[in-house]
Amino acid sequence: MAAQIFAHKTTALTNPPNYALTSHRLCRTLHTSTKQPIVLVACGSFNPITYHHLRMFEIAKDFIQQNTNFEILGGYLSPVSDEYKKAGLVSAHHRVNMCALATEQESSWLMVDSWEALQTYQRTAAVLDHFDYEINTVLGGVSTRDGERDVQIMLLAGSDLIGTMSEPGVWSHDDLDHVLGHHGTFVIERTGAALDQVVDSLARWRNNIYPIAQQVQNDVSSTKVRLFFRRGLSVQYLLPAAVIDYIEQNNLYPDDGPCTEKDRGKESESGEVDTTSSESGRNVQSTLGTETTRLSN
Ligand SMILES: Nc1ncnc2c1ncn2[C@@H]1O[C@H](COP(=O)(O)OP(=O)(O)OP(=O)(O)O)[C@@H](O)[C@H]1O
Ligand SMILES: O=C(O)c1ccc[n+]([C@@H]2O[C@H](COP(=O)([O-])O)[C@@H](O)[C@H]2O)c1
Repeated sequence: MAAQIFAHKTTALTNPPNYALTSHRLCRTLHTSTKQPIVLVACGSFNPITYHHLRMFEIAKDFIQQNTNFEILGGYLSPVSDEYKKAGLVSAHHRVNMCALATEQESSWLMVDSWEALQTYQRTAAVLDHFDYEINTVLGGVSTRDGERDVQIMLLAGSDLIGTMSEPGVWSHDDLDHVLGHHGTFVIERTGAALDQVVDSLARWRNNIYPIAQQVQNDVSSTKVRLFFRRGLSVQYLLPAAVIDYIEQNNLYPDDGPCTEKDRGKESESGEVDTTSSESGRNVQSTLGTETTRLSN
């Protein structure tokens, strides 16, 4: 099937060939008619997906149920396109497969969407509009006892990602206005990116930004997981077993063998891991040798 192009909201959206939204776990009926229906979308590399990526949705779900008038109809992971060209990014096809294994085996309500992954780079504003189009225009929104209603598409992100919204030159002002003003976001606290600071600098959209403090601090990152694979260290319990098997079968993050001082310099240059000191850093004793490697986010 040829790529489809259709105009919508902020941008013209293009579907990859044979694309269809995964919706088998999307709730199509609103249980409480007084609540505002929402779908959560997490954008990122997922290189690879970790348990904490899944846990972000559970943290948000608890917060939403206890503090808001929203009703969650579904949650999606949207891996970024290969064109994002971040250091060490394995192919989108593999990152989508890993997210699918993780969501299918570990969750009863999360799904992965390949629209963003399997085409040219798409800004987050366009990704959220794509979900809006698929869920509200193609599927017709959600059924309520008073008829169909539109679903609000909301971004779920860590405070490091939302922090980049205040950095000059990273996001366009129009996109920020669209993502934060129109869609809205839940922000999960991440070690090293203080929630207060992140939200204060986006004060004009404060009403649509929901900061969520972590009750259990967890600073796992995909970078650390990749480094562990490359050093031949155990990654058990940091990510689902099925994802670990998939990575090993496809040799996605090859073991470099014992690491020398020279190699550690190269890792730092490639952006794969920051080996400099930081407040959030931790000393990890390598089981491959006697060296102590300092890891940070
Ligand atoms: N430990 C964590 N705490 C809070 N948010 C997190 C955490 N890990 C990932 N996230 C969030 O998950 C989303 C997707 O993250 P991403 O795939 O970039 O993972 P990452 O661990 O930051 O990756 P990398 O280490 O490759 O930069 C982002 O919004 C990010 O902020
Ligand atoms: O839309 C934008 O302008 C924009 C600017 C910066 C980052 N993003 C998105 O934020 C995500 C960052 O992922 P990562 O792995 O680099 O933390 C990824 O999905 C990017 O497409 C999006």
